[in-house]
Amino acid sequence: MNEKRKMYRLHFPSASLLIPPLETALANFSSGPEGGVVQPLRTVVPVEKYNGFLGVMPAYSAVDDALTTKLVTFYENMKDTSVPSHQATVFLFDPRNGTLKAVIDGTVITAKRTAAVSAIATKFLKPAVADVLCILGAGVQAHSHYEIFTELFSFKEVKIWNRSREKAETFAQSVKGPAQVCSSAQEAVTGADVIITVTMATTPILFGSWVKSGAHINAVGASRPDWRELDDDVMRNSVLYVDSREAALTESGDVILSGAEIFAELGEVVKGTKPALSEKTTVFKSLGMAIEDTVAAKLVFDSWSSSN
Ligand SMILES: NC(=O)C1=CN([C@@H]2O[C@H](COP(=O)(O)OP(=O)(O)OC[C@H]3O[C@@H](n4cnc5c(N)ncnc54)[C@H](O)[C@@H]3O)[C@@H](O)[C@H]2O)C=CC1
Ligand SMILES: O=C([O-])C1=[NH+]CCC1
Repeated sequence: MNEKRKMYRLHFPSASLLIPPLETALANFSSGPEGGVVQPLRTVVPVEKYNGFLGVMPAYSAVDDALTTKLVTFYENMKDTSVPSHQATVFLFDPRNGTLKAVIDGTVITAKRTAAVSAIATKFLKPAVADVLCILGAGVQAHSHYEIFTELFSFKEVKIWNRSREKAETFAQSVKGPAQVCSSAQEAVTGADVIITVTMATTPILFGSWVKSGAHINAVGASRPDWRELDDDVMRNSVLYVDSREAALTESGDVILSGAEIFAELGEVVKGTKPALSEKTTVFKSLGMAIEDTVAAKLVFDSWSSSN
């Protein structure tokens, strides 16, 4: 095991540890200035020549007294598959004087905190009976979502589809639990109670006509204003929850291009100021928030410092 993996196994053994601090952070974020979260919209620099993007994601949490910025790059259609499509680093500062305290690998943090936030949305929004989980995509986020979803919920069946079947089969062989590889996205989605879309698709891969009434969808990919994972049908005929209204209306092609109306931020549901309409078909559109990286980096740093 390499040093990085060892360090994460020790100080970040399970993404579910993140659930309580992330719920607090989501609620604080959705409380406006009194929540003590300062998080400007992320800056994204396109690197057109190489189909890449650099995201800059700063945040301060007064409750945690934690100040971070994450730098994340994400690249489409990479030819070199030895390099991950998403790479990130989190810088943790001492908020009292601005001193840099730690530079933390942000790739594992991004994978685990994103999956933990989807798990929070699912806890509130999944139908009362949720036996079948469907994952569209078989990359890094598919793995982190599989891990936490099978730890926290009791699905009887997990169906997986990927654009290349080979990758879906490698995924199914590598996870510690059942995963049924499907030949088409439609086959994977049919009958699913909870659906996770974690692809690099830029046009829809999930269509409303396939979705079981009352299902819950975590839409995690398509973080550019002209990228889609979900079609207009599913966007317009579901109750739409987002992590950040401001980000969704600026960055999410699924939200902007469908014209779907946002019902609530997830933090408002956590706080109890907006209802979780779990009997309806629901979509949680996740774009990823800097404050999620802040609480995850703090958790890793505090664990590491207390053991040194
Ligand atoms: N909401 C959030 O907080 C975050 C969202 N993401 C997004 O989640 C998605 C997955 O990220 P990773 O798992 O790290 O990426 P990855 O590169 O590890 O996996 C992407 C998967 O999508 C598939 N894929 C690629 N192009 C496709 C296409 N055109 N149509 C269908 N499938 C395609 C690949 O075969 C692969 O299985 C990305 O869109 C990423 O930007 C990533 C980090 C945080
Ligand atoms: O939150 C995040 O780190 C990202 N969201 C989309 C790409 C990376």
